[in-house]
Amino acid sequence: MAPRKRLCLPVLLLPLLSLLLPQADNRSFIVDRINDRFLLDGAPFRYVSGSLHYFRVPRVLWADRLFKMRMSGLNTVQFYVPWNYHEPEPGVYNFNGSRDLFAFLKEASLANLLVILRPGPYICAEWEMGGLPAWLLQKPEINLRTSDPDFLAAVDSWFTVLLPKLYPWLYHNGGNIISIQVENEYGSYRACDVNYMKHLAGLFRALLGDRILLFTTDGPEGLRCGSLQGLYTTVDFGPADNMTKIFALLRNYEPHGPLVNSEYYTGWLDYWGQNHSTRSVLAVTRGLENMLKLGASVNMYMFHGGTNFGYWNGADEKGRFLPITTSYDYDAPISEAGDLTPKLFALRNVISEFQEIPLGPLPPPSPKMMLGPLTLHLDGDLLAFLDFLCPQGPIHSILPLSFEAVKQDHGFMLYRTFLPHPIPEPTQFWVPNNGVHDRAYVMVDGVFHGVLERNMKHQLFLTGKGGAKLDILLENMGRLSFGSNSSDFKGLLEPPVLGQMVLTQWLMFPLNVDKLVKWWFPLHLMKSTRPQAPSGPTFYSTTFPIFGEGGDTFLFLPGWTKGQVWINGFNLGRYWTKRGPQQTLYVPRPLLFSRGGLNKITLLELESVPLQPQIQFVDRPILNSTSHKTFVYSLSVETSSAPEPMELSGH
Ligand SMILES: CCCC/N=C1\SC[C@@H]2[C@H](O)[C@H](O)[C@@H](O)CN12
Repeated sequence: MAPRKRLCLPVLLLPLLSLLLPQADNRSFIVDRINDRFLLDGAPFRYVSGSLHYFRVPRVLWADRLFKMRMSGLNTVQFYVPWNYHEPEPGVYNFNGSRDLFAFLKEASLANLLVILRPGPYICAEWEMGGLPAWLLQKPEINLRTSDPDFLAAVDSWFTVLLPKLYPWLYHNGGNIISIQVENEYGSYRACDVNYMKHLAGLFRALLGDRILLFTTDGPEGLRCGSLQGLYTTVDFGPADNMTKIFALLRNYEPHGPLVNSEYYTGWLDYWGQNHSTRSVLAVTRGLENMLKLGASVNMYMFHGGTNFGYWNGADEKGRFLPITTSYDYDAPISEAGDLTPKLFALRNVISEFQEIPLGPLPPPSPKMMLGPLTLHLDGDLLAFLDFLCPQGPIHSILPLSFEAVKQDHGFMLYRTFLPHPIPEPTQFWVPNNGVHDRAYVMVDGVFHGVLERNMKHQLFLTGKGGAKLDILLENMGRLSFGSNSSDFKGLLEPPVLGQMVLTQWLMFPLNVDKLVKWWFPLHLMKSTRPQAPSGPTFYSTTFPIFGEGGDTFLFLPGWTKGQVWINGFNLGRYWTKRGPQQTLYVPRPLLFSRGGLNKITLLELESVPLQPQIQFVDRPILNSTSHKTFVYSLSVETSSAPEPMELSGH
């Protein structure tokens, strides 16, 4: 038998040492229903929290944003976990790079922020399909956000992966997560399926244990269906709402325990084609002060909004389909570019009346860069790159297939058929049942004939020779994230009609535009000899050096119409200059090569380009300009301060 090891002294001291350190078993975050408050490690605690979505901020900027939140006086950060961001295909998981949720939890901990986590499965958030993965719709009859067995099977599979990974991060286990939300404003959803909510609550308890505080959040009108016995009920409302009335309503569900507003709106979201939303500093600060006076715990939604990069924006349905803009600035206390706003300083002053805030200087705005104008060269029309965009070739079907049917989640798909006979006279072309989801760019033998748009533009008049190629580039503008009573399928959902003829025999080309653009290989060397399309879906690009350190900047596309932008292969998001109100796209400095490094910008313009295909980088955002105004900056390059924009009519 091996000789017994003599225990050296330090090991004998461990029990004593363990009394000195905050141990998992001494850590607790609970509801004190006697004194209507939270207790953190047994001491009264009120959270003053802010929402920041890691999925809307490049990872390299997380620490900066979280530090600014802490210095603003917040003690907690609240964020969602978008299921579709982490499970791109069934059973395939991605927690890497800017999707490394656990690195974000670590950054929050380093910033001395506690965490309120909202993993859904549905999160709304103006995010594509409210965070639900589009591949769920490959079962077209699936009944989302209900106890539909197909939906629950996918939810169980996802949460069985995610929730155990969160277990060590729970506050009482030594982590920083103090509470976890179940679903999201379920009371606002048509289903009101209590078995679904009970299933989720049971799953969360089974995988997270019985100590973590689980809660629900609903607007005042949603509390009945959104709340559930055993889950702490919270509410959301903004500065214009009647706090007294809403908190009184909340007391019907939580007679005791702290009052909680889980989403106090500091601003609001923007839709393409609608006016930019703002909320006044006075109203927002007054509302916060009134809640803090009541002893309520509050989360400000958003404290930093960030950006809907790529194709990640969601959409609402308010009479018509309304896609969310690329900017999620939200008129939040920390701007999209990470700068502190007057609203932040005002809120910080309010918070300082109720609890200690960190002392020390607040960071100045980040350096901003102006550059340009830069002239882009024509790489070629999109059709010229079809073989590269869809190397696997088309899918053939008598009737057009949806994006979901061909497993294309985002972006673009080309639908092709051939004119069955000559169309010498302009002939009506349309898609029944508003079946364009969401925008269709129509070409005949490569010549652009115009656009059809969901709810907005229902017909074109076409001519063409018999056998001519009829190409329809279909753009998915982001799936409904709120207000949808049915699944938001994308693509040509009905066969188009030309005159009296229903068009059949379709070729579907799912397009991987991002893969093509990411090739550093100059696109213009790949274009075919085909005649260049004077308008319609067309690639433009250029390269440009940045001398010196560079800075954050805002891409301004005066005269361009609508499209997608990539910088150094990163999908910056959608632009829609013609519709507004967003006229610039935020370009974080870390995306750019400075000190003489060569950068590449690529545009896929979907409709028409200005006479001079130029773009500029300006030093401030333009988020509130509708299409009838065009701001023209003097053509200065990297000046220290931008001249006042001249407002020109026209365009
Ligand atoms: C009247 C509002 C109903 C929709 N709820 C909204 S719009 C902005 C915010 C975010 O979407 C958030 O994700 C929702 O929980 C609440 N909310």
